[in-house]
Amino acid sequence: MAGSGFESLEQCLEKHLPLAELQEVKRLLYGKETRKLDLPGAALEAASRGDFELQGYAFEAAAEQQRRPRTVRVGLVQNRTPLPADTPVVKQVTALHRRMEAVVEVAAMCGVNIICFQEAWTMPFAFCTREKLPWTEFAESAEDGPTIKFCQELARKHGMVVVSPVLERDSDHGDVLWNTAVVVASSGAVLGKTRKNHIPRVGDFNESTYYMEGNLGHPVFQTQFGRIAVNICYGRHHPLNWLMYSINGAEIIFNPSATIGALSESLWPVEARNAAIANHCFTCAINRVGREHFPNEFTSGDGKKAHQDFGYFYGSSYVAAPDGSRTPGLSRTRDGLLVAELDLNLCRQVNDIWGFKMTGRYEMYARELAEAVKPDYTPKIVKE
Ligand SMILES: NC(=O)NCCC(=O)O
Repeated sequence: MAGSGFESLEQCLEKHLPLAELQEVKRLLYGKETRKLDLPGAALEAASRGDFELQGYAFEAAAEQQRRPRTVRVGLVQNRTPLPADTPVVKQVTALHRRMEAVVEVAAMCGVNIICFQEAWTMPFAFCTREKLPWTEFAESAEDGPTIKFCQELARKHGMVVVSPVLERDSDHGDVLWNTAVVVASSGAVLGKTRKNHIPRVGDFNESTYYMEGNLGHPVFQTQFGRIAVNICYGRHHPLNWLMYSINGAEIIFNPSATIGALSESLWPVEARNAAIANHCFTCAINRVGREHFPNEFTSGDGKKAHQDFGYFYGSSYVAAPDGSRTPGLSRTRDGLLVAELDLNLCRQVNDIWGFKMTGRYEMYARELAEAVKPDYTPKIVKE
């Protein structure tokens, strides 16, 4: 069932399993239990009035003698596009700004320090169409475009770091487009930007028609609340992409995404969670929700009949911790805000237990990879 008829795995388990079995199934599926956060009543009411789900969980770390807990609250936002895709561009962007304003207000009530929106959050995910206008009109400057200015206001108002994934137009370099995430510091200053390194060429994800593979490497941003990085959507299928953010010191890696049930839903719970385990860090997987219809039919050279929508974006945003535990996912059908309290001390604590950074043979891989990418390389296969 790849559509909207199924609310969430968690709801299904809770409905059908007796309590004792439920606890055991949750232990096996999610690892060490995350504590439910006691969120303010006013925030829950505002979320209900605004018709979005609000959930909160805390990951705990052991007490240390020499470091205080390094507690940070992150907010993950998943949403539908509120207006049809054929509404004028500025109206769509404005409606999304208003929607996020309301969600961020609730995040602030819940003490969120760092918030991240979904991939290309100011627009419908129109890359499936391969049409240029009007979709390229959603692109804007990552330094002073209307959305960045909007995020700067949010950051200043709430003292919150805002991670804003947008379609970037880079007017300093020939008006080229990029799939970018801008990190706005809690002061309101633009701390920097990072670009999507891996571009899908699968099914209707015809994104290579619009922008190139990112050229900024794997930057990590030192915020007031911890070191963060952003691995945009399809980058989550590439373990080395996660690894490089971790090597540069990321403690939290956000994965703002746009992906559909028929393609990736069974991979979704595995990939970001595995990255958290393998890299001793927290990962935050965010997916959009719902079905988006486009004015003209399109095909993607895969034998499917011409169609006007992508399929179903299944939401299910979640946070995973370095010890392999994870929060339940947000709903598959509703807009939502997931608040997670992280103690960043857990990253080093798990590193000390499992020691993947210590046992990783990076020098050997670097040497072998450097050989493998040479045009005259022959795979090392031992034959009889
Ligand atoms: N937005 C995007 O890169 N989607 C590709 C499909 C996927 O990675 O699941």
